[in-house]
Amino acid sequence: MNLDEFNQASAAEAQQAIAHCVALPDWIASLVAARPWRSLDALLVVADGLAQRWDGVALSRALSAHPRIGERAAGAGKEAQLSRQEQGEVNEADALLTQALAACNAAYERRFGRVFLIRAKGRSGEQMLAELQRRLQNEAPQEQREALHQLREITLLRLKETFL
Ligand SMILES: NC(=O)NC1=NC(=O)NC1=O
Repeated sequence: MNLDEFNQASAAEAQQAIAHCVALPDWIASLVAARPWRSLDALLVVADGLAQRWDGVALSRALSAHPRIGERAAGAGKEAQLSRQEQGEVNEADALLTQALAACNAAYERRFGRVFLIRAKGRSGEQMLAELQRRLQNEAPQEQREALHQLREITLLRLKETFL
C-alpha cells in the first residue's frame, strides 16, 4: 500500500494496513485518525513522537506480539512473518548460539519480568546475544528506557516498510 491509498482507505482498512507495526491500538488509531498525511516523513515524525510517550504498560502490551529472539515465530500472521524476517540472521543451525540465547533470555525474564526486546533487523545472532548480556547488567529504569527505544525502532522500521 502507498501513502495515497492509505489516505483514501476506510478507517478499518487503514488500521489493518499498519496493525502489524505494533500491538498498541491507540497508536494505530491516532495515525489513522490524523489522515490525510502529506508525506511519509510527516507520518514518521508524528508516529515517533507518539511512540516517545510509551511507558512500561505499553511495553508489556506490545511484547505480546514479539517472540523471543532465537525462537522462530509460530503462526501465519503478518507479525509472525515479520518477526521471522527480522530475525533472519539468527543462524538457528548454531546450537551453541541458540542455547546461549535461550539461557540469557530466561535470565533476562527472571530479572526484568518481561521478554528481552531488541531491533533484530540487521543484527546477527551473536550481536544480539552480546546486547542481551550487556543489558542484563542494567538497572530496571535504564533497561526499560532501552527496551522502549528498541520497541520504537522496530515499530518505525515496520511502518516505513509498509509504505516503501
Ligand atoms: N524479542 C524480540 O526482540 N523480538 C523481535 N525483535 C524484532 O526486531 N522482531 C521481533 O520479533
